[in-house]
Amino acid sequence: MVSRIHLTKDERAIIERVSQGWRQKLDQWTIARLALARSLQMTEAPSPELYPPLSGQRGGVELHPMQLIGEGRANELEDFTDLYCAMLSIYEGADLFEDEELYHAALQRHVRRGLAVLNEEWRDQSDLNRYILDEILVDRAKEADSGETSDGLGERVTRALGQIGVDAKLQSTSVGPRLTRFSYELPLLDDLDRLRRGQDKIGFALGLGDRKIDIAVGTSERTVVLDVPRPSTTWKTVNWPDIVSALDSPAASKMSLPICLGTSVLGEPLLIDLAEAPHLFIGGTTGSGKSMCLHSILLSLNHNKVLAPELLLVDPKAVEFAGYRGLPNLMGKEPVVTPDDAYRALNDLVDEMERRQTVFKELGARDISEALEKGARLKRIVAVVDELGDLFLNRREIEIPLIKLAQKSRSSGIHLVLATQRPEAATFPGLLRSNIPSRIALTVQKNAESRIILDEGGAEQLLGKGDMLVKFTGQQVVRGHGSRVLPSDISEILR
Ligand SMILES: Nc1ncnc2c1ncn2[C@@H]1O[C@H](COP(=O)(O)OP(=O)(O)OP(=O)(O)O)[C@@H](O)[C@H]1O
Repeated sequence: MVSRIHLTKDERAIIERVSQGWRQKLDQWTIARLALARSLQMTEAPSPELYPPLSGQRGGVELHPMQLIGEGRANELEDFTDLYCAMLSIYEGADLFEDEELYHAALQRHVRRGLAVLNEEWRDQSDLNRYILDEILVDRAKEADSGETSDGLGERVTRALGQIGVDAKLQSTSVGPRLTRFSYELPLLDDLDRLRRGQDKIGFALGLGDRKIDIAVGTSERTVVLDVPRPSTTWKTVNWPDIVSALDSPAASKMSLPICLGTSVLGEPLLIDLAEAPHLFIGGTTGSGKSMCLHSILLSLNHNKVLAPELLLVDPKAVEFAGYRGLPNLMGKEPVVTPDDAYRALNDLVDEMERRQTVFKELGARDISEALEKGARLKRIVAVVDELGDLFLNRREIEIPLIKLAQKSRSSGIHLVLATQRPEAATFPGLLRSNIPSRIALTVQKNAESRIILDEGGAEQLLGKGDMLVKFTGQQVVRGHGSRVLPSDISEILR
């Protein structure tokens, strides 16, 4: 007898959420098949620990493999069992043709993992065709070999430069995850003006559409650096496991709260010290990769279990931080989800800040670093607030504890990370702005929104999906690519 694919109540809810988001009505089989395709597209098998065998689930779903992959259909052409069994055998490194039960368990694991990923990736505003194109049909082989995709691009850039009258000599090419950097020597000083004036024409010659080339003056004589965005099919995704080791590097060991946001445009880890920031404001339109950015911050803060700060998580959507329930350093053991609770929790942090100032005075310490050296048993605290705009709409007074914390909590080791998809003057009012000098802008819709976040434009031209501009206190804005965090990366830190 063919066993069923069992899904939990939560997974049923994912199917329902996702099926409602698509314009055309899709049945649960189609969504489960998309989930299966998404999981099979990943390079590693889903772990049996994360997706243990399930039998009938209360409130869950039972899928029959016949409807999922045509298993057992009378018409052979509609039965894909052998194909799936072969693929799963390769994934699992076992001959699943020998054991139907193991085969169905593997099928179940893939559908379940695929649903978890789909849940993360699916936005209610997403377009089905776009989603399938970008996430399911994307050519990973091409993506992995981004070096090859730059072949010919240098020649085309040089030709375009010639067409605007700049006879530049290509000196070097570096391929980053999404952009290729070309360094040129300009024989004539006037070429620099010609190049700047012709910036849009070069983009036009290369067929970049609304993606923009960045031009910067290089560090050696008469050199300029051109960052040319490549088509998304050639991007190399920055996955969290690829960059996590940066948190064990000598540079990170000198930081009190090291955070790896992703990579620079050339693929080097992008590290910042939140303790130096000392607070962060993150803005970006929906789907720009803001949540992924927050997850990279939270995973970074929890990377070293001994040094991990205490965390206050405010999550008005009540889904984004659910995966952190049960973290030992999570204040209140649960993310805070209502505006009233958020207001209370932030006021408690203000009290804690004041209590710490008294402790420092007694110890003769100026700040938390000195107090720790003098033996105080204190931990740094990081409050991460998602959807700040929603909180302000529901409970405007929340601004008061936030401003107090932003103004005074640096020395007491309490740091704020505030995120919003509505970067507006009302969401980032003057007193918060002046006390939160470190900012991250993901893609925004308008130049004015970029200015609210960074005090300068540019974020409206980012490429989406974690492409970011980072302005770290007192430094120049740098561009980076955020890392992609999967639910399994989050569950890993709870182990
Ligand atoms: N760094 C990244 N690398 C690759 N893909 C990414 C990255 N960041 C985001 N994405 C893609 O974009 C989708 C949306 O990302 P995310 O959920 O972080 O957006 P968001 O800005 O938080 O949106 P919302 O405000 O609607 O929650 C992800 O599901 C993923 O497919």
